[in-house]
Amino acid sequence: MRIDVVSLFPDFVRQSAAIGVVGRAQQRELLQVETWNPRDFATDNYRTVDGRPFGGGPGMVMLIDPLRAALAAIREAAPEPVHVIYLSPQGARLTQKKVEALAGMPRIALICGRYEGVDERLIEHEVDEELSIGDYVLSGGELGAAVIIDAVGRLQEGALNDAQSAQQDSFSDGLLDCPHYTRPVHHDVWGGVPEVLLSGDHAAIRRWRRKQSLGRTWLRRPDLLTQRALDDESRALLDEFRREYTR
Ligand SMILES: Nc1nonc1C(=O)NCc1ccc(Cl)cc1
Repeated sequence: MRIDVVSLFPDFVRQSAAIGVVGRAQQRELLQVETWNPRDFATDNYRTVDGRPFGGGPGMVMLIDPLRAALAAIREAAPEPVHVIYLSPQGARLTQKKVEALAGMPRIALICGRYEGVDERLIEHEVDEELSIGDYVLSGGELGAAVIIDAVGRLQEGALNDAQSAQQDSFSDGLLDCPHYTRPVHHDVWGGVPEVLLSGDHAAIRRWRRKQSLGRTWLRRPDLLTQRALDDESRALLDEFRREYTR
């Protein structure tokens, strides 16, 4: 999969995509991340990328043409069609379901805005969808781009090792993850570890972990439970958790 990013801070995007799982996915050529700086597509001597807002008001707005020229160069750089995404708080909330859809595309382009915004005509005519990583205001779209690159990059076939894909599965089945423990068995300040994890009874351990995921989701994110049907075994485990919890 190829991801092209339009940003005034290409180093930030490139460096964040060069580490860890995503960096390794790039080395394995499972993923290609390219960055494009709109300033390189500005045609005036001052390499202008922003303009005063019509209607007045504080701040600046990103100009259409440098962004449009960068997108044209992106389309030209490879034959596959490009799905163009603009990162902003005005976008639809990013979910794992959306990440999985993006991860199956051959190419996406991520436009990172700065200043007060981007000329709406660029969004209207060049952007396929606007996405937000959350209801808070950042200084630019780059952190949103880094989030999408990471979430999409780790889903590329061969990017994750067994442990990482197990962790991915526990989240992407729509439930919160269960608690995890490691040595010491008994911590002198914070006590012991749930007995079942020391029992070697792998069926019981699996059951306990599933019950904890269901219980935690019910306690912390009940909204996630309404979005998915539970099979009979999960329903029974959650009922057990709830009975024990309210005791
Ligand atoms: N929340 C978010 N999810 O994705 N992006 C954001 C965000 O706050 N961007 C800030 C931003 C976006 C565009 C421009 Cl022009 C300026 C600043």
